[in-house]
Amino acid sequence: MSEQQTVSFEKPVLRGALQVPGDKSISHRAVMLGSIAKGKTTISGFLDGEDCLSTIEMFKQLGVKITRNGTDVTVESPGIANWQTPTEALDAGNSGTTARLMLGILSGSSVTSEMCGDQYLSKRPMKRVTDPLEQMGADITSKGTADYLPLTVTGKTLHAIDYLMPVASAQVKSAVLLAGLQAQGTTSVTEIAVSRDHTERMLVQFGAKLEQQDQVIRIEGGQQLTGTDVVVPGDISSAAFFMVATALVENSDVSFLKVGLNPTRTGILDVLEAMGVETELSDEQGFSGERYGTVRIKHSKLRGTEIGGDLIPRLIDELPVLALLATQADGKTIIKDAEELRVKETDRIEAVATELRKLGADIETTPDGMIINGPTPLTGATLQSYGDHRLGMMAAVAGLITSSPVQIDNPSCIAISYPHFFEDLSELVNQ
Ligand SMILES: O=C(O)C1=C[C@@H](OP(=O)(O)O)[C@@H](O)[C@H](O)C1
Ligand SMILES: C=C(OP(=O)(O)O)C(=O)O
Repeated sequence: MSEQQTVSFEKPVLRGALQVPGDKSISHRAVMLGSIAKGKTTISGFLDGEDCLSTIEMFKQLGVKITRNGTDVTVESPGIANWQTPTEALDAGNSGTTARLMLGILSGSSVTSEMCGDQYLSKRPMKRVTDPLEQMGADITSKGTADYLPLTVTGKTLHAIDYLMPVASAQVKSAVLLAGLQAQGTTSVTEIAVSRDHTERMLVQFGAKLEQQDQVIRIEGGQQLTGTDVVVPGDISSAAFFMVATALVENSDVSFLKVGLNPTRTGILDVLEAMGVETELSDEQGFSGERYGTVRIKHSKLRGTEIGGDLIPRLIDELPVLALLATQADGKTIIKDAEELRVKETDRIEAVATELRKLGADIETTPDGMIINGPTPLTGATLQSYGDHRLGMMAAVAGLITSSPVQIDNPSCIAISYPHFFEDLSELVNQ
């Protein structure tokens, strides 16, 4: 792909049906739990995005046999107790999920390994996971600043802790639970707000026992996982870009097939409804402990809304594109309690506001969110991706409603979570 991408369609309309690629969070976890387990795990619908490929590469270096044929993956593992010490640093690339969950897993393993990441990941905080892991007895050292990659983990015998999470983060929760799986005693994690629960659901699929009560999750250490079959539903965070595009563009009507409907991830549907978007759910089914179904979205007249509180962890990655949607809504949209956006691939509060203002949006930043006044007509401009896939896709969706073309600088990062994004966009627009 070139280093600049133009988004320009003559009177676009989005119609038809789309099956978005596999869920990124579930794809990572399927490879991780399949590698911790002894035996064979098959994964279908795996996301072949760069982040999940980084996870696969790490486990290959640890001696796990992993074969991939497109979106079908087979993991054959000797079990975590028999992993081999890698000869080179494990590279998490751009993926925060890979880095943070792996720190938890490696802490209780029997190997020593260094972990690094790309220029963006190397600036993202790791102390939120190394703190509780060190309380469990983990040995994590750094040559530079303790809060950042690269870090070296020397596997140790861990002991259980009761951990009250200071942030609503599924990555922190999962790192502690996965370390707890290997620790002596029963580890508990208490959440301040419910974050995505794919780790908990998948641990049960792999044969682990977990207790859950209100916002407390308990896991007993020393449980053995057994390989299983995982079917990965479509990623609602990827579908979100085309859901918003459909809502924005006149006469559009798109059905999203087999999209994940785990209630800890469906905050976007609640917000679309609150903003006046026609949404319809059908064909709901369950597999591997996860729910999925068809979501139909139609272009609608939009009104501003407030997005905050417990809703934030249920749509954290959708906020950049929801901010774009809000520029076309009648009245004020307030996004609050979303300070976590500042520690993603880039500071998504500043980046979203800076880029949308280039198009003519009326948007103000706050320490924990944004205030957007709409509707404002948008004109074309050259937008930066900041190496952040979600910013790149937000820019592309904006290009559907601007009066002149949008150019995206450095669009290749979109392959981190959505490798065929532009093909799917062209297909939907040309139906
Ligand atoms: O656990 C996961 O798979 C993820 C958790 C979220 O991050 P935090 O745990 O930092 O909120 C989310 O932003 C990320 O895209 C994926
Ligand atoms: C924040 C994201 O992912 P990660 O933390 O895994 O890099 C994302 O996909 O938007």
